[in-house]
Amino acid sequence: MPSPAVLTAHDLHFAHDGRDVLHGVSVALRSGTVTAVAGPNGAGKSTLVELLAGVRSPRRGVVTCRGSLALVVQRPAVPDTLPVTVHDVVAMGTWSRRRRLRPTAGAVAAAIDRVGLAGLADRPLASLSGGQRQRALLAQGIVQRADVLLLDEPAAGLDSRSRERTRAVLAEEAARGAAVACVTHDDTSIEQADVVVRLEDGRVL
Ligand SMILES: Nc1ncnc2c1ncn2[C@@H]1O[C@H](COP(=O)(O)OP(=O)(O)OP(=O)(O)O)[C@@H](O)[C@H]1O
Repeated sequence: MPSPAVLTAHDLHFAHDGRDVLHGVSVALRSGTVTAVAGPNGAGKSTLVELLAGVRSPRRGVVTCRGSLALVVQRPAVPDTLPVTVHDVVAMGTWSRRRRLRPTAGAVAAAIDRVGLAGLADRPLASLSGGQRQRALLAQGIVQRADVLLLDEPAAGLDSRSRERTRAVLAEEAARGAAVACVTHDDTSIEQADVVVRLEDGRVL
């Protein structure tokens, strides 16, 4: 028996600047599974994840989420001039549909350790490499232990060891019961996913 869907999206339509980019997309994300959202550039993957997260609203269709949700974006929403450390960013948590408790210092340290950034916790985010920042954002997403974890290309620009670590972290998140969905161009992530949603021209294949 498949686990029940924690997040369902039904018949989503969305237009950027009056141009339709999603045409009737439906998906269901289940607890304990990793879903890879794959497809060519411009297929609508990031837009779909933003609709699932509630960052954007569909022109038509509905998203239902029966739990807490964390979204891991590709770029930090904080400007480089803001003097925030890796620890601050992770402690801040990420976009969330629901109010949540501030993570404990121990949980923040554990999340930073899991993404392989132990030792860099007190470094300003702006001083990190692109790949290290990506991993800081992953730590920001996992620290919340949300029921649904959405990620937009968390392995973009990472070296092979870091990509492998990211895949392992997402598998661990699913193993603790999260419904994980991840936009990816990484063949191994697609092969290892429990479910693959393939988008092309705004439609699920
Ligand atoms: N802010 C925006 N304003 C206008 N059009 C946009 C905007 N963001 C995306 N689009 C358009 O919407 C379509 C889907 O874009 P989206 O970023 O969702 O694709 P994607 O599958 O995530 O692509 P990639 O693999 O390159 O990240 C594309 O045609 C893109 O040009």
